[in-house]
This record gives sequence, structure tokens and C-alpha cells, in this order.
Amino acid sequence: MTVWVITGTGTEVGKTVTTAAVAAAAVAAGRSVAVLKPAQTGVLPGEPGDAEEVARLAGAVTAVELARYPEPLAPATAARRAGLAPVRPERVAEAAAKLAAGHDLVLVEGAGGLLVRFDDEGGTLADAARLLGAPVVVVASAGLGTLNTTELTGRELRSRGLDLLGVVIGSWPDEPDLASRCNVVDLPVVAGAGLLGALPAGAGGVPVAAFRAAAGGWLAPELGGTWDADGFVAEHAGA
Ligand SMILES: Nc1ncnc2c1ncn2[C@@H]1O[C@H](COP(=O)(O)OP(=O)(O)OP(=O)(O)O)[C@@H](O)[C@H]1O
Ligand SMILES: C[C@H](N)[C@H](N)CCCCCC(=O)O
Ligand SMILES: [Mg+2]
Repeated sequence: MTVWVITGTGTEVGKTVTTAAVAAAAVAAGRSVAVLKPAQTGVLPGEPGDAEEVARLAGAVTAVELARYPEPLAPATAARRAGLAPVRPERVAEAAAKLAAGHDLVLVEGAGGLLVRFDDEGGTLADAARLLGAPVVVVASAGLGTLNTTELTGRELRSRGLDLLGVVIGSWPDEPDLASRCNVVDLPVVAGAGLLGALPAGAGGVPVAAFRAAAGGWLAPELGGTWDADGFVAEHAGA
């Protein structure tokens, strides 16, 4: 039973669509998969959250959300303002471990970036990853600005004794600019870990059959796919 924590260099970088691609590749390989979204914010009761979006895109996965809060804010802030109980890292770890007992692969998607707080005591996804002893995948943006946020995230993971599996570019543009093309070389260097995939921009919006058929081609073997980092860099690295 494997647990991977999926964080990002921020919000809207492509964590959900990357989680869905990893789940889809695992399901295609005959593995049982669960996705856990500890704290979903910015959605109302009845609206689909990230866990449901992963299930929609990836197919037969167990989708679990521990709490949801109406305002599109950090979970700690949203919980406080809603007068609702926050999610604690200990509960996240407990829920993930329980899912791991019944699934080959458990994917835990954070909210926003690594240090976004679940609660007002400073509990974060990093604390849950530590409790689980689970490695972490960082989803990063492609363009200018990503080197700083990726290096900061990698340094924080290592300072906490967490294992950084690697970096996935959550949305690779159709027409990558110079910074994006240079970043494919520099991202693994500043992260101190390999580039493990690149999802094409808009991947979350393709028909699900196409998503499931293509997902493995966006991810490196370390994440269950066939994507070749060296070939991608050779094709796109900035001239
Ligand atoms: N089905 C879709 N169709 C088109 N665009 C989408 C779709 N799903 C996501 N996106 C876009 O892709 C980008 C990344 O969204 P995504 O939900 O993956 O971010 P995230 O990192 O998971 O954010 P969060 O911190 O809220 O979990 C956003 O700009 C979003 O609007
Ligand atoms: C609402 C958004 N889609 C995410 N669910 C929460 C992102 C919190 C980011 C907090 C911050 O880093 O400022
Ligand atoms: Mg998400």
C-alpha cells in the first residue's frame, strides 16, 4: 500500500488534474486507488470538489473529503470564519492510513501550497506527510516565478525530513515562452529532485476517455507512466 502526498507551489497550479492523471494511470494498471482531499474550500454543499473531480477524470477511485468550507480561502481561515471545526494533520494521517489498508495507492491532495494551514495551530499537509512517512510530489507552474516557489517548497520538505519524489509541471502551455523552456532544465536543479511529468494545458477539460488514455503519457515511470523527461527536455529546453 502506497501513500503519496500531492502538494503544489501554490493554488491553481494543477494539483487536482495531476492527482487525477496519477490515479488514472494506476487504475489503468489494475491498481485500486483512493484520493483524499482533507480540506476542500470554496465549494458549497452539494458542489463537486477536487476529490470528485479526480474520480470524474480517473474513473473507479475511492474519493474522500474530510471537510469542506464555503469560502475560497486557506482551510484554517475558512473554518474559523464559518465557525466550523478545522481539519487536523493527525486526522488526515489517520484517514490516509485507513484508506491505505484497503487500496494499492492513496493520493492525498493538499489545498494550495505546502504550508497552507489546516488549523490555527499551524497544522499543515507537511505535518500529515511526516506522520504518514509519505513521500511528496510537488506540482509546479511552468513559467516565470516557478523557480523560487519550487526551491522554497523543496527546501521546506527537506528541512522537515520529508522525501520529495519529484516535480510535475501542472499545466504545460501550448506555446511555451522562453522562461518555461528554460525552466524544464532549471526546475529539477532548484528542486533537488527529478522532473516527473508535464500535463498539457487544459488537460482537465478533455473528455474523460481521452484523459484516461493519455494520462500515463504525461507522467514518468516513477508515477506510473511512460513520460520521458530527457526527451521532453531535449524537445523543449530553451535555445
Ligand atoms: N475541467 C477543467 N477545464 C478547464 N480548466 C480546468 C479544469 N480543471 C481545472 N482547470 C484549470 O486548471 C488550473 C489548475 O486547477 P486545479 O484545480 O488543478 O488547481 P489546484 O492546484 O488543484 O488548486 P487547489 O489549490 O484549489 O486544489 C486552474 O486554472 C483551473 O481553472
Ligand atoms: C480556494 C483555493 N482553490 C484553494 N482550495 C485554497 C487555497 C489557499 C491558498 C492560501 C494562500 O496560500 O494564500
Ligand atoms: Mg485542487
